[in-house]
Amino acid sequence: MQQLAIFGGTFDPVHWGHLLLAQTALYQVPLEKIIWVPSLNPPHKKAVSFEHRVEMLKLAVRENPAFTISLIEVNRSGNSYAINTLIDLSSFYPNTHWHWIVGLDTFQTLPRWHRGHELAQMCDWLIAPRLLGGENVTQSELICKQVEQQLRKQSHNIRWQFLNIPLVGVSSSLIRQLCHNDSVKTTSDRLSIRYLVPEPVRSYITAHSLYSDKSE
Ligand SMILES: Nc1ncnc2c1ncn2[C@@H]1O[C@H](COP(=O)(O)OP(=O)(O)OP(=O)(O)O)[C@@H](O)[C@H]1O
Ligand SMILES: O=C(O)c1ccc[n+]([C@@H]2O[C@H](COP(=O)([O-])O)[C@@H](O)[C@H]2O)c1
Repeated sequence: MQQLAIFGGTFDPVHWGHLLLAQTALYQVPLEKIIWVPSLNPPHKKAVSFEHRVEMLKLAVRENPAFTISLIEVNRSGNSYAINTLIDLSSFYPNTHWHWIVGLDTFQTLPRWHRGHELAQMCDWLIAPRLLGGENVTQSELICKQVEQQLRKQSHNIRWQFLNIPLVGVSSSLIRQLCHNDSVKTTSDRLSIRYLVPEPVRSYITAHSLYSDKSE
């Protein structure tokens, strides 16, 4: 049975934190492939167009043969729910043991996802530490155990593990904020995000004036 992971996200834009997380999961589990799934209509976020986010994702993952992008969410209308993504991908990849990659902030919300209790036991959860409010690794594990207990109350078992990965403070919101600041200073090149995103992604953001008041 092949071992595959889904890495879902808004990726607005993709950054080095995402890439480090995916690469760590690939080697630690180990996995054969990571399927990056950009959310078409994230139920809880506003984002730049799906096309821009996909183009940036393509630029970011193109050099890694174990990374692939799935546009599976384009086939559904309405909110993009994770459970539908897993069900749909399962028909493309039969005979697969599924994993789902998430940051701690996202994992914490799992019990509130659409049919989250069902989804929780359909795959193994690979969790990256992420600072939510200054807690340490032990407290992070406690947060995961609380999620596990919430699900168990309704007789749902969940398999999860923490990825051994350094804390990375980069977020898409930080990138968007820095780009906005650059545009206010009328800097045409988005230099403040250099080394926070892959260089081709930075060039793409500059070329399309994304995340500024003048964005397309
Ligand atoms: N630096 C990071 N460390 C650990 N997990 C991360 C990191 N950045 C993103 N993730 C995880 O990657 C997944 C996709 O994240 P997403 O595309 O929403 O990026 P984000 O940086 O969290 O965006 P935003 O700042 O807009 O909320 C989520 O599960 C999120 O928790
Ligand atoms: O299905 C849901 O109800 C749901 C609610 C919130 C987040 N998610 C999933 O969480 C992942 C990260 O989402 P985001 O939008 O925070 O980048 C992505 O795979 C989403 O499908 C899923």
